[in-house]
Amino acid sequence: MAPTMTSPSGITNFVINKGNGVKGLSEMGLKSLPKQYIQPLEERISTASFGIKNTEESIPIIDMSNWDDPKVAEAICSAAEEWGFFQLVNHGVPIEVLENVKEATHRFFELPAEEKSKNSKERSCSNNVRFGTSFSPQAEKALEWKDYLSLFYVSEDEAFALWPPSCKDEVLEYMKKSEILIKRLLEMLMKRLNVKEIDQEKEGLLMGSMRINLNYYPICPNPELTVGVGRHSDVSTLTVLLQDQIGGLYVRGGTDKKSWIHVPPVKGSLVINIGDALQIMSNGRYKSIEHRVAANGSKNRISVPIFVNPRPSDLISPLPEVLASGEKAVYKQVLYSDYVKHFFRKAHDGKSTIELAKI
Ligand SMILES: O=C(O)CCC(=O)C(=O)O
Ligand SMILES: [Fe+2]
Repeated sequence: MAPTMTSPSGITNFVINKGNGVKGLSEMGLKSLPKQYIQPLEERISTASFGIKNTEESIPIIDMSNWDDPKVAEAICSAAEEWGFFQLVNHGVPIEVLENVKEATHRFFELPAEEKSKNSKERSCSNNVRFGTSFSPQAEKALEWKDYLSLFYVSEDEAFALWPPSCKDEVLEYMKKSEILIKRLLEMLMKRLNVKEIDQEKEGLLMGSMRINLNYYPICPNPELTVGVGRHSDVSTLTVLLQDQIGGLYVRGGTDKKSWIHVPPVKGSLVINIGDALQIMSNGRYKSIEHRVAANGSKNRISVPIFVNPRPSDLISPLPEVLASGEKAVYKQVLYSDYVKHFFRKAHDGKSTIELAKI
C-alpha cells in the first residue's frame, strides 16, 4: 500500500525528507497528534501544575547595569552554583539586536519547505549549517515537536557565504553583540574558581567555538502528549538563550532540586545556563541543570540559544586552579568532540551524557 500522509512512513517523509517539519504538520490543521510524537507518560509535561509556585522558587533575575560591582559577580556565581540557570536584564546586548534576530527567525521558518530544506542534512553543502526537526530522529523512540536551524560558527567569511540570507546578518549581529557579555560572565565565573586571568589559551578552551540554533515550536494539536524538547542538559560551557514572550521552558530546581520550575519570559532579558563543559571544568561547582520545553496548543514559540563551547579539539577536565588546593577531581579528561558526539548519538536522556566524564 502506498504511504498516505497519516501513515507512519508518510509522516516521516513529509516532516523529515520533504523538509516540511512539524511546522508543516501544524499548518495542515491536524486534529490529533501523530503517534510518533506521543511521549511516554513520565516524559510528558503537565503545564497545569507548573509555573504557579511561590516566588522564591524561581530562577534568579540579575540586573547587570553595574556589571563591575562585586555584588553582581557574587549574584551570578551563586546562581551558577545553586541554580545553574539565571536571567539577565540590562545585559548590554541592545534590545533592537534581540528583536531583529527574533524577526529573522520567523522569516527563516516562513520560507517554503523547499527553500529551508536546502539546508537539510542531505542537501546542505556544509556540516556547519543544518535545518532539521526533533533532536536526533534516528535515535529517538518518540519524536520532539520542534524544528530548528543550527549554525556552527567558523568564521565571518564562512557565515556570509553559507548561512541562509534570510537571517544571517541578524544572527551574526546577535552573536557579535553577545560576545562582550559572554566574556564578562566567564571572567566573573573564573575569578571565583581562582582563575585570575583569561589568557588566550583559556579563552579558546572556554569559548573557542560557538553554535547558534534557531528553534521553532509550532502550535501542537495535543501539547500534553508530547514535548518541544525533552529533558537534557547542554554540552556547552554556557548557553545564552533568547526566548520570546510565549513561555514553556522548565528547569529542574526548587528547594527539593527535583521540581520543574518555569522560566517566565521577561521582556529584554537573556536566560543564561551553565553547560556540562563548565560543570566538568569547575569540578562540579557550577551546575549544568536539566531542562525541557513544553509544546504549546495555541501559539507558535521561538527561541535562539547561543551555545558557547570549547573547541572540538580541546581536552576538557577540571581546571588546575580548581584542584590546586588539593580537591579531588571527580571528572576525567575527555576530548570535547567525543563528548559532543556522545550527546548527539542518543535521544535526549536527562543528565546522562556527563557520566562519560565521571571518574
Ligand atoms: O527553547 C528553549 O527555551 C530551550 C531550548 C534548549 O534547551 C536547547 O536548544 O538546548
Ligand atoms: Fe538546552
